[in-house]
Formats: sequence, C-alpha cells, structure tokens
Amino acid sequence: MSTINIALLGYGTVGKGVYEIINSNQERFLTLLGQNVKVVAILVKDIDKHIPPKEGILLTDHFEDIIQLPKLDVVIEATVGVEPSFSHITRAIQRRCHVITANKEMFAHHGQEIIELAKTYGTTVGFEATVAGGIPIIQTLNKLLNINQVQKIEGILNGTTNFILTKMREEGLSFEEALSLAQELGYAEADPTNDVEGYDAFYKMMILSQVCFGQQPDWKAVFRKGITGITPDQIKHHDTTNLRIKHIASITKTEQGIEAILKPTIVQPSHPFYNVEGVENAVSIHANIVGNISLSGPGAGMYPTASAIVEDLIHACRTDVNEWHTSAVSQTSIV
Ligand SMILES: NC(=O)C1=CN([C@@H]2O[C@H](COP(=O)(O)OP(=O)(O)OC[C@H]3O[C@@H](n4cnc5c(N)ncnc54)[C@H](OP(=O)(O)O)[C@@H]3O)[C@@H](O)[C@H]2O)C=CC1
Ligand SMILES: N[C@@H](CC=O)C(=O)O
Repeated sequence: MSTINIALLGYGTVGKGVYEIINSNQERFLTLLGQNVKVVAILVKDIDKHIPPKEGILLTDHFEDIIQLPKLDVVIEATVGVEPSFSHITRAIQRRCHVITANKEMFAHHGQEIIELAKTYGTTVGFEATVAGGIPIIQTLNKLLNINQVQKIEGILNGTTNFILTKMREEGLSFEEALSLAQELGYAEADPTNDVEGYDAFYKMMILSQVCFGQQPDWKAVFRKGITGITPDQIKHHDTTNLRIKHIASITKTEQGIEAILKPTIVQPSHPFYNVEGVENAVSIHANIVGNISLSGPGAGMYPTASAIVEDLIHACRTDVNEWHTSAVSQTSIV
C-alpha cells in the first residue's frame, strides 16, 4: 500500500496540532483515502528548542533538506510571516506537491499567485485555516455557493480580540491579563499586535474578498481600527444597558469597488454576533438568491486550526485535482 508523505513547516501551536491529528487518526485516513498518511519531516526555526515527535521523522532548520526528500506529496505550512514561507510554498508547488497553509499574512499577499502557480503545476492549494479557524468558510464559499453572488460578508474574524473583550466584560480581567491568557491558550499571533490592532483580521478580510469578489480592495483605503483603545469602563458602561462591543469586519461589493471596514462596534442583543463569545468567530454571508447564511465556531487554537488543515489534506488527497482546482481558481481569479 502506498503512503502519502507529508512535510510540516512549523511546529508551534498549529504544527503540533496537525501532527497529533495525523498521528492519531491513521485508521480513519486508511478508510477515507485507502492510503497511509505519514509526517516524514518537520521544519523549525530554532532546532535546539525541539525534539522529533517520533523516531524516523526528519527534524531540520534547513528547508533544502525537506525539498530534496526523495518522496514528498504534501507540504503543510504553519510558520509565521510572508517570507520565507512564500518561497517555501513556491518551491513545494514547483516540486509538484499539494500545499496547505494556515499563514494568512502570507496568503493575503500572495494567495492569487500561489493558486495560479499551482494551476500550472497541476497541484492543489488548501487555505481553509487562514480564515476563522475551524469554521469551514472557504470551502463553503468556493464549493457550495456557485449560482449565488455574494454581495456582502461580515464577521468576527479574530479569536484573540473576541476572547479579550469577553473576558474583560464577564470576569473583569484587565486587557493585559486577558491577552496573556489568550497567548497561553495558543490563540494569539507570535506578535499579538497583529491581533489587537486588527492586522490579522485585515489579512483574513483580504482573503475573503479575493474568494468572494475575485479582487481585494486597495489596502490603503481600508478602515482598520483595533481594540486597544477600549477601556474596561466603556465595556462596563455598555454592559449595564445590555450592549456589547464586538470587533466586526465588513466587506461589501459596491459599484465603486470593494469597501472594507474593521472596527469595534456596539451591538444590541438582537444582533447576530451578540452571543458570539470567547474565542468563537462568526461569518455572515449575504448572497443574492439564498439571502443570509451565518456560520460560527472556534476561531483560533490548536485543534480547530489543525482540523481545518487536515480537512484540506483530505480534499487534496482524494478529490480529482482538476475538479477541485477549477473551482478554487474560478472563484479567486483576479479581475
Ligand atoms: N494559533 C492559531 O490559533 C492560528 C494560527 N494561524 C497561523 O498559523 C501559523 C502558525 O501559527 P502558530 O502555530 O500559532 O505559531 P507559533 O509561533 O506557535 O509557531 C510557529 C512555528 O513556525 C516556525 N517558524 C517560524 N519562522 C520560521 C522560519 N523562518 N523557518 C522555519 N520555521 C519557522 C517556528 O519555529 P520555532 O519553534 O523553532 O521557533 C514555530 O515552530 C501562523 O501563520 C498563524 O497566523 C492560523 C489560524 C489559527
Ligand atoms: N491569532 C488568530 C489566530 C487564528 O487565526 C486569532 O486570534 O484569531
């Protein structure tokens, strides 16, 4: 029986979750794919911090060791920042590997190029984990809404900020205490400024815009406001009148182009995001035929994110390459 050989780039919160899910679901992979699935190599930045999780797995801080492996089928990327991750993904596609990424910053910058390159080399690109953690929003948009045209998409797209706002309101934690808890739980970015100032949600908005509308707005024209200016007194004051502050992203297709806004917003109990609490995210899709669809679920953390990645892995391995790819490309082509 053949084996699907996987390289894992990054062995932090997400990488470890992916390894664990793959390792503990071998029988399920066999049922679903009729093949064994094996992590054969792991790339890290600082090799002294790590030991290989199992004998026989190559642990390295040199990407060349990985890309030169004699048999490599899938590269899963869960590292940080635009480079060297974009170069690694490019090399992996050129080696005709399927690629899957959780790295929204890199994908917001280069997603379209990656998809085009993968088309040339006949491989697939999975990026479900780049937006809203464990919520299957990318597959929903790419695969399940074809006749519909999406007009607007709104969401709580960052788990850390929603977690901080919830903890400040429910438990009276300070901003710093709530952030440090989010870091301990593996929700926050390596540099949490990305979360609290809204850069992380901004990248997710750009990816959603590309998927829904085939283009991104001019980045400089996007209004982005984080949650650092919100005081405990403001949260308390709104709570006394049953109002909550949520960090809401909104992306709308207009006749003038794409309008994107990210800001803290005061919501009433009747608002669909009022009860989206803690690390949960939510996405509301407004489409011309079906109307409104809302999805919610865990927006960050080891297992929800790894779940999205491993679901992409299953798709990459079992779906006919051309069929899967045509769908992704047609939805994401740059106008
Ligand atoms: N945490 C979450 O809930 C989610 C995270 N993501 C995204 O997934 C990615 C990983 O996140 P997370 O696991 O939390 O981050 P961590 O900081 O926990 O882990 C990052 C891993 O990447 C490795 N790494 C960083 N830079 C390099 C490099 N230049 N070369 C090789 N390896 C490198 C690190 O190596 P070393 O250990 O040696 O330092 C580490 O193993 C990020 O892009 C993040 O935005 C997406 C959805 C949710
Ligand atoms: N830091 C991010 C992780 C998931 O994308 C978040 O908190 O949402």
